[in-house]
Amino acid sequence: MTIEVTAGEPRLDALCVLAGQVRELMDAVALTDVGEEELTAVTGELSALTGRLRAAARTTPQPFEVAPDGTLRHLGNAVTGAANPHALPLAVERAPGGGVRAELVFRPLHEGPPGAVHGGISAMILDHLLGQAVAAAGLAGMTGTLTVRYRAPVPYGTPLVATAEHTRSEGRKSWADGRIALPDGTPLAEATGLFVTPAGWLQRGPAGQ
Ligand SMILES: CCCCCCCCCCCCCCCC(=O)SCCNC(=O)CCNC(=O)[C@H](O)C(C)(C)COP(=O)(O)OP(=O)(O)OC[C@H]1O[C@@H](n2cnc3c(N)ncnc32)[C@H](O)[C@@H]1OP(=O)(O)O
Repeated sequence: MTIEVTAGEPRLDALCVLAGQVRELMDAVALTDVGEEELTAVTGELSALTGRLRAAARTTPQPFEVAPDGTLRHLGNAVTGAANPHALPLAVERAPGGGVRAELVFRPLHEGPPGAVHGGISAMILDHLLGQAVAAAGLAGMTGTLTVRYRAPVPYGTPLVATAEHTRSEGRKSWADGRIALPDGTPLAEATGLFVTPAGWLQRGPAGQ
């Protein structure tokens, strides 16, 4: 597996590859049927590996920062961060007609009700996408409210499309709508959210820059 982050940052590349491997490990744990002895042996090996990583540790994840190429990135983000094993990671891009979009495939690891994705996981994805739609309109903010309508169970193991767009703003408050849908556009979960730009961000930006 290769995940290229930014040319010239080999340690960050290696960290993202490690995070990808841990994602595979998490999937394997969620689905494994090996016997008790093997489970215990693997647990011992993982405990040793965890100790090696903790030999030099920080107290916060990879930061929201300006990358060497001038773009903003957040490799530690729980939804999009390539260096965060918890993240899908979601690759969000500008949608041709405005707003933002991301293609995604949930995994069995994300199961809530039997055979479908946990509603909180869908809400997390929508929260992020709506927030990024607001940010794409130049109005980055923190989620104030998020309302999700679950129209149909969200499947895992199948390609889906998530989209969102900024709808309006009043002062520091901005609203966005979004949805997770089948590739043909059939909506499975729809959301609307209010994002409030903290006063401090107007002076310093969300990365404190
Ligand atoms: C520069 C560009 C770079 C691009 C950059 C890229 C960024 C990349 C995108 C990442 C996208 C991430 C998307 C995930 C985003 C999270 O997951 S954020 C985590 C979840 N949310 C939180 O933790 C928020 C916690 N709450 C807070 O920090 C604060 O309460 C808030 C929301 C910032 C508001 O605090 P505040 O600024 O002190 O608000 P305040 O002055 O009291 O109120 C301002 C207005 O907002 C209203 N309001 C405040 N809170 C609420 C609320 N919860 N509900 C309704 N109304 C509210 C007030 O009523 C008031 O309205 P008006 O009276 O003006 O009409």
